[in-house]
Amino acid sequence: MVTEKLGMTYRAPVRRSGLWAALRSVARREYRQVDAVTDLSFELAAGEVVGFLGPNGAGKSTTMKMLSGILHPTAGEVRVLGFTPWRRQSEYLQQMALVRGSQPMGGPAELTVMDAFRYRQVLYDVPDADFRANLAELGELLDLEPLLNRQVRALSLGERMRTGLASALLYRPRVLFLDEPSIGLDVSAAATLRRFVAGYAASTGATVLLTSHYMAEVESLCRRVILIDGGRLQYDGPLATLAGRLSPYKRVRVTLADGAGVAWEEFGEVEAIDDTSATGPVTLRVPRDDVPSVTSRLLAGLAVADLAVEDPPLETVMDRFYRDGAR
Ligand SMILES: Nc1ncnc2c1ncn2[C@@H]1O[C@H](COP(=O)(O)OP(=O)(O)OP(=O)(O)O)[C@@H](O)[C@H]1O
Repeated sequence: MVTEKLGMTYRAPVRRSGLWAALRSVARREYRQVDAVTDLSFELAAGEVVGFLGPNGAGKSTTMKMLSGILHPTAGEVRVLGFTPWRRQSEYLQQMALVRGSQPMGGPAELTVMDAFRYRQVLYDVPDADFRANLAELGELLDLEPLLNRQVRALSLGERMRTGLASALLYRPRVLFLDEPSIGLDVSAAATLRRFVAGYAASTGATVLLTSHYMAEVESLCRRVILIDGGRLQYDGPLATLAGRLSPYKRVRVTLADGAGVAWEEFGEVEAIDDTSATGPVTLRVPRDDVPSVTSRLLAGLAVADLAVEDPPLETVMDRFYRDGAR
């Protein structure tokens, strides 16, 4: 999967409030341009499971739609499995799936789950033997048996997500776009989904691009992440080094052999302190560039029993990044 300088500019009608303005806008339409995605280039190898991160409005869904062929890019190139997605060739559509947590199960809601699966089978031209084998496997993994004869409209959100995933995977796509798959799911349903996605990718060698606001989900599934903000690429690399790249601070955790009344503020901002023990541990927030000098002052001036330098937790770093942007 390759994108090269991919871009999407929406042309959105401007609607002003008030009756007169509304009438005037019918006669003379005004538009504004929204640059949702700009110059986005990345490559995914077959079999990779990659997290696609960014704050609200960063352009994640727009990119997913371009990759899955729902939207025609306004700039750049995109190729998935050798296909140009927006041409929507059936050979491509039969090998990829887009699963959106907000719209987990497509198709007519009056159908039973089994009929909806059958409908999908016909749509995607899945041979009967494959359909049965895939359904048996998915059914076991996602506990579908009790749901098969229920009407789609009568399913709970978690049930709709499970059946939606199954329906998207019945034809064993080689590329899977998961857009916020666990939104609204309870903790145990979200864990099932995670286990399932990891298992599916491992057993089929499928390529997975996953957007999620749940860092635990990304951490459990993805070794690599792509981060965008304002439609532009901010980071593409190992998840393990993301926190280090984004945060200008490190955490220095100190435990003393003995000591009391240390003026910790002289070393850094105190993030956590154990009030019950004079020897700590104490966690300091120290600007990245100051870490060498601060640690040598700590070691020279205090009876240090243990000292650890680490990046702040990803959750905290992402929260700050999403609030403050790429500054
Ligand atoms: N159909 C549209 N017409 C005009 N602007 C749009 C349209 N769809 C999205 N946008 C705008 O494009 C930008 C990117 O939106 P997109 O939905 O891709 O972001 P996102 O990263 O998926 O956000 P979220 O995490 O909130 O789902 C936003 O500014 C959004 O308002």
